[in-house]
Amino acid sequence: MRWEDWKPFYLRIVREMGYSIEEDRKAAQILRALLLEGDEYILRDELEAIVEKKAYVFGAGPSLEKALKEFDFSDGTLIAADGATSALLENDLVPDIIVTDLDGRIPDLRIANDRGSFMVVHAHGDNVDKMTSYVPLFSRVLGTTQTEPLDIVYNFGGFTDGDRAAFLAEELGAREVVLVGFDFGNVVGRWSKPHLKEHSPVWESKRKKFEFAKELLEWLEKNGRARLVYL
Ligand SMILES: Nc1ncnc2c1ncn2[C@@H]1O[C@H](COP(=O)(O)OP(=O)(O)OP(=O)(O)O)[C@@H](O)[C@H]1O
Ligand SMILES: Nc1nc2c(c(=O)[nH]1)N=C(CO)CN2
Ligand SMILES: [Mg+2]
Repeated sequence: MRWEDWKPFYLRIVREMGYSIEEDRKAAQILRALLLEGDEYILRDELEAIVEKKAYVFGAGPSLEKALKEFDFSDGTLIAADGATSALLENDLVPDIIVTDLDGRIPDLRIANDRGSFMVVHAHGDNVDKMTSYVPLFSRVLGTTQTEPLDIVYNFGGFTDGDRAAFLAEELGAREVVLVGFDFGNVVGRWSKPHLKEHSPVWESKRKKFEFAKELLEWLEKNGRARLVYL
């Protein structure tokens, strides 16, 4: 997704969600500095090399558990949206890539990263403390932002971890993107937040996030080069 296409979505998102563009911009600069300090950052090419023609993107909806037990995912690249990582690990799958704003279960993100997952860490105005604590603990990290891209901090489009993962897959060459556990709706999957013990009724800010995520995925379906399939 080009910046000109993303910008109008982003301006609507900050207005509706009450975010600060300045705080989001500062967060991108902080992530850039953390990446340069740590020397574990990767560039787009390195991730592009592991994205196959088919990519599975795992969201944290309640249907994820059954899908993980029922289907075989060995013919494509596995991309987990944040909390979905925990469900994959429970089912003995290691994501090739994890797309996260660091509010999933950090110990699970670290286990997956130690087992080989590439990390795509998103900077925004509300996760600066988490970035500062956890980015130095990861290896193989690509940085993303929702404001203007910087040299080593990318913006491929998308808002929530799930739809951002689909935009990343498309941008890096996948031509079939299979969305697993993307239920949206009124129930948030239990993997979505570390404090959730059960699938839970959707709360207001999450409902708004789901609405934007759905709209962005519709945009990608119409304008992207990949076929989107909901499993
Ligand atoms: N019913 C659902 N419950 C949870 N996630 C869902 C659901 N349907 C689709 N998803 C997708 O799965 C992704 C899982 O990511 P996760 O909830 O861990 O983080 P997130 O996007 O950072 O959300 P938040 O900012 O609210 O933590 C979501 O971003 C969303 O795109
Ligand atoms: N400022 C800000 N930006 C975000 C946030 C958030 O909570 N605050 N959450 C996101 C993932 O859903 C993506 N972007
Ligand atoms: Mg998250």
